[in-house]
Amino acid sequence: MTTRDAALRLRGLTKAYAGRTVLDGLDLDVRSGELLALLGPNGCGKSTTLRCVAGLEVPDAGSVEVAAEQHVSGRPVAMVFQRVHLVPRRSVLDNVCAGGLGRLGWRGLAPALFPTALREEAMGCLDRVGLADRAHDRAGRLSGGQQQRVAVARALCQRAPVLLADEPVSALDPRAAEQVMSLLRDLARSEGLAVVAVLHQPALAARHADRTVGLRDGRLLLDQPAGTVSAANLDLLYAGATPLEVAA
Ligand SMILES: Nc1ncnc2c1ncn2[C@@H]1O[C@H](COP(=O)(O)OP(=O)(O)OP(=O)(O)O)[C@@H](O)[C@H]1O
Repeated sequence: MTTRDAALRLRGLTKAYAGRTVLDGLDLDVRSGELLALLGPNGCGKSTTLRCVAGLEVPDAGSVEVAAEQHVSGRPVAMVFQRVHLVPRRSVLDNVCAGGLGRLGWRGLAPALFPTALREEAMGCLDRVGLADRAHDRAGRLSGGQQQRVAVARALCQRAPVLLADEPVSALDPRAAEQVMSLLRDLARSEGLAVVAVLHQPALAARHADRTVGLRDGRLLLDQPAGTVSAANLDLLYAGATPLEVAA
């Protein structure tokens, strides 16, 4: 990939907390249509990376570039989390509509006033995640896996070209986890999204991602096509005996 293809481009991303370096000059390109799995041991800087990309943290140095800066406010990046943060008493459709409000610049609009066009778009997003038939149920009535798919639909409604998923399947049972990962891969391809998913399950990364990137101590130690990462390399990533060769 040339850097010109990248939908998301990180250069020299550096972040420290209280003098302790968490990200140490991270360079990373993610292209449209690609699902990248970000792996690494606890505390290696995965969430900090996503938070810097989303603008939730300010890096000490380095840059984050996102192609297609078409958003009204903020960086054109959508994010889903392990905890889905839906409003359980509101309908599934209202929760998805909420994803469009920032883009439209209508923060604070009462759900009853969601414009028809936004409702129609939200229905389309729900259809993409296979939950159009649950649009009028309360969000809190859905299973954990279904709620995560609603959170993905809400992210789609933001129309961001980059989707960040921080441990999106850690709270899900194995079948729901497979469904959500399969959904993320399909959306990357069909919608041309650049998707970065933080995972603690290398096997899920191997099955669903296009590329696996391993972080250790805030540095890139592994960058390979998913499915080609050997057990020995994973052992080294998590045990950290020797720096791995960056293969991509
Ligand atoms: N706001 C903060 N203030 C101080 N330290 C922080 C802050 N956010 C993260 N850290 C520290 O930075 C390091 C990296 O945290 P981060 O959450 O990025 O790791 P991670 O790779 O996502 O870990 P995990 O797999 O456990 O979720 C950790 O040592 C963490 O305690």
